[in-house]
Amino acid sequence: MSSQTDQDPRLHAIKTNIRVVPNFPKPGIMFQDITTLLLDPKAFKDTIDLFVERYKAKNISVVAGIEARGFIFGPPIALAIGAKFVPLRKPKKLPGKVISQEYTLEYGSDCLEMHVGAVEPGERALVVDDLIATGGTLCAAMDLLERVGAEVVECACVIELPELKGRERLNGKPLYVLVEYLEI
Ligand SMILES: O=P(O)(O)OC[C@H]1O[C@H](OP(=O)(O)OP(=O)(O)O)[C@H](O)[C@@H]1O
Ligand SMILES: Nc1ncnc2[nH]cnc12
Repeated sequence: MSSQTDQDPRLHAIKTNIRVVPNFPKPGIMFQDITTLLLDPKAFKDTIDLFVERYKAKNISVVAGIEARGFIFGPPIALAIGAKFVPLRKPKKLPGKVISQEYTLEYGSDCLEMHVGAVEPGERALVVDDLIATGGTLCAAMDLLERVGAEVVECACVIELPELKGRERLNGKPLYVLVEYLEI
């Protein structure tokens, strides 16, 4: 099962605390704003707890969080499961030697970078972000991790926009999401 909607009583409050902002940052985009979820400490904690419950016994050594909103959810998950946290950043933000991966977005194109040496070959990685839309960002993140020899165990997001079919771009890699948003 890849989504828990309708199964856990904590999910209703998580979903209702995510604000949908029409036409941001461009006309036609229904922007899923997780900053309102962060304003509710119980719903925010429940979000983290749901991921921790799923990953605590999966022998994950690295949580890779995607800039910017993966930096909100990734670190508390990493601390709770005893894994290190590795930031995957937008270009020219990391000071050390990096590897880079370009990708396309629902509203543009971008690039992710990771410090060389942050992840070792053979490590078991979890990729964390707030949302999957077209799946390009998660693909780029997985490519970075696999290029350095890590095994991506799963990708985890708070929100999925299923109509954009991002899941189909993940080449069969498991994706776990808490809530779906169907009207795009
Ligand atoms: O599945 P995709 O189509 O690749 O889109 C998903 C990505 O888009 C958003 O980030 P955004 O690129 O807006 O960057 P930001 O978090 O830095 O604002 C979101 O936080 C994901 O990272
Ligand atoms: N609709 C959306 N809301 C929030 N972040 C996004 N990233 C890509 N599409 C998005």
